[in-house]
Amino acid sequence: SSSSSSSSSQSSSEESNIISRFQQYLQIKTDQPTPNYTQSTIFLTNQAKSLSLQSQTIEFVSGKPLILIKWEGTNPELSSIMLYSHTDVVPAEHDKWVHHPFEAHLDSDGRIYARGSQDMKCVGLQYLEAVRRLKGWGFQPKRNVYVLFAPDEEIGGHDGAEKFSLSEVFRGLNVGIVLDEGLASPDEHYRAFYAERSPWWLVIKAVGAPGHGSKLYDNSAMENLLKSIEIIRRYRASQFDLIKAGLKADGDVVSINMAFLKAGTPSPTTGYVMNLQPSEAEAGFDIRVPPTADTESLERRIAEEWAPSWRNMSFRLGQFQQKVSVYDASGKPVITKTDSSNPWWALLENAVQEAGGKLGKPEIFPASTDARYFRNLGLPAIGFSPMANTPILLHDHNEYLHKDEYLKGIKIYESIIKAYASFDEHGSDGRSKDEL
Ligand SMILES: CSCC[C@H](NC=O)C(=O)O
Ligand SMILES: [Zn+2]
Ligand SMILES: [Zn+2]
Repeated sequence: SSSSSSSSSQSSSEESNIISRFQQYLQIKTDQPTPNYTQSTIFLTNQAKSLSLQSQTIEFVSGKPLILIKWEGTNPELSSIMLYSHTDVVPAEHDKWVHHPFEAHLDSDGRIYARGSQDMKCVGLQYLEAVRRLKGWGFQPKRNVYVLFAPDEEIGGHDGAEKFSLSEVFRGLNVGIVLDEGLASPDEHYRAFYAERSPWWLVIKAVGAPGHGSKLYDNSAMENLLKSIEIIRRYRASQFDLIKAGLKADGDVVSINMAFLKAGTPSPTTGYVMNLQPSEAEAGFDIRVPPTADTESLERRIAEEWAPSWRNMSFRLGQFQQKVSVYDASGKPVITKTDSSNPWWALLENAVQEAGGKLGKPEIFPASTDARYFRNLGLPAIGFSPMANTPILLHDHNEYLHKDEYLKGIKIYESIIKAYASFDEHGSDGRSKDEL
């Protein structure tokens, strides 16, 4: 591995305690659709106790707990820091993994295999480990620091981050900046995200005259649907080519991938009737739209090229059937500034650098995170998961994180939390806003 060994300031027994706490968290089966939140809540509450920090369990929907841990600042009138992570993970197909996804096996190379090792139990515990070390050194935050663990991100976050972001409790925290998840980076640069794409779910449906399986004729439902699929695939290729040519990043193009195909006349004996051309055919697509995209022209493209009524097609389009999107009330994309108007961005960049990390150019997150609920309130939110030199394996088989990357990430968070919690725009930390 290209990871360096951890510094001598950390004893090897301390290191193995840190890794074993990470493994314990990974071993809790919080996979959707039936996450064991009882166990994760007990675990996290105990972590808070071991840090001598107050924790609070909040349920907007019974059985869907958020755990809010508070590290009190010396100047609590300043806005607070919110260190966010979600406790649930996506399901895993156990038999397709080299190690069981909830065993958190540490292999001889130092890789920790587990569902959630990248997305995003790593980040949640790295926050706590960073707090543990800062506390151990006697560091005192000026700002209140909140570490929040929320349920159900993987299914939309409606009963977790969304309700929390709209709650009185949240308002009372006077949050100034939210950190949420990012992505692993195969090279040495960490990645940071200032916005995210909007999920659109598109279902297109074709109808056409049914007929004998042997007959060649125009306008069957299958033919109509396939024409659309060909056109959609050409568009997909044109977007993908921009990435392949290095002209655009993942989050800057419109992605479109087929999620399902549905057609045919079922038969109890052969599965489907083979000599009948069906009268209906449907396909579903996951589309992700960058905040800067011209959404009207995309909608026109769908209506005129992908599902034109003259080809006997219709479509249904839902922005992931959710109220909160990546647009504000006036339709403008909600993004976090990366210029000098947002001191938190520069603070993060400097802090990563000071801890010996390299940060790539700010990016648009290609999928969705709960950060959108906080951005929607006008708050800055940065997507960041300190995993460099690591293949992107979230939602994949054999998701893993190397233990040295995990340990390095803790140091990165120590640096960030220290900088964030000390930041006082009125300059009492010695820095003026201009310097940032
Ligand atoms: C929009 S709710 C679903 C959120 C999910 N987030 C991570 O994978 C995603 O599909 O992007
Ligand atoms: Zn995630
Ligand atoms: Zn995920």
